[in-house]
Amino acid sequence: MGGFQQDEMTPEQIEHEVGLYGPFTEVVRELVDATIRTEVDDDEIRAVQAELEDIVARLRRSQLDGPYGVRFNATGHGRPWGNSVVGLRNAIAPPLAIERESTGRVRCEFHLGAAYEGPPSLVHGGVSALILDQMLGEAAGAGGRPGMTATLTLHYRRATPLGDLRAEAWIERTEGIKTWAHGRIEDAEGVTVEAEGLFILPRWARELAFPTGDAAETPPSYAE
Ligand SMILES: CCCCCCCC(=O)SCCNC(=O)CCNC(=O)[C@H](O)C(C)(C)COP(=O)(O)OP(=O)(O)OC[C@H]1O[C@@H](n2cnc3c(N)ncnc32)[C@H](O)[C@@H]1OP(=O)(O)O
Repeated sequence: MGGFQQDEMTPEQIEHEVGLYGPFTEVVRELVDATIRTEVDDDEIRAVQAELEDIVARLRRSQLDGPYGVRFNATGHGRPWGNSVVGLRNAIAPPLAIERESTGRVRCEFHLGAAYEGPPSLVHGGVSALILDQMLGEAAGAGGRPGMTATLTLHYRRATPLGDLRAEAWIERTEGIKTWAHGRIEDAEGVTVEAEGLFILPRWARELAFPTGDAAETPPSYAE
């Protein structure tokens, strides 16, 4: 459970799980959206609830003790499948399919539906922060300087509509264990939210990455 965990998954096994859990989780995302928007009658709601309780009980018969964590195999291929923004197995995640460049520039196109609403028909500000936290963190990781979010500042320029959106992030500068990243969310009309954040390689990871204490080296990335 939890944490970073190496396993022996082969590329074929990973492909199998992607094919199995990807569509499975997508149906649960559909369920969340359908739950918010359904207008079926009371009896139908009660009947569906009973079926869902049975389904939850079936899934609970065999479970992890805790969260999924981040798993990786011998090739270093990371599987953050429980992640709340990109997680393949997390129905709460939109999920974002992020394109990464080794320069640290990352981008993605995504869709936010009814489950992410704050003000009517608009994206919740905390959801925008969630997405930009991940995007800036991905930029730091893609550039070879992964870290935990130490600060995150959001500038909400104008309201973000639910629907089709894009996001990008990049590294502004690095200094030893610290990476400053910037990013933004855009709709068809342009920028809605901008963010800047500081990402710091935590002490426990520094001790693994720099046994000699020399933070001028490039630490290994745990990003996918
Ligand atoms: C690819 C995956 C993408 C993932 C994206 C998602 C990112 C996340 O959501 S991470 C979760 C949210 N963030 C957290 O929970 C972080 C919680 N905080 C921590 O873990 C630690 O406080 C952490 C890692 C930020 C710093 O801890 P630690 O490394 O022990 O700090 P410490 O050794 O005291 O300080 C190191 C340096 O950082 C500075 N620093 C530490 N914390 C901060 C801070 N919050 N703000 C500014 N500077 C800070 C210190 O001043 C020090 O600077 P200097 O070396 O110049 O004197």
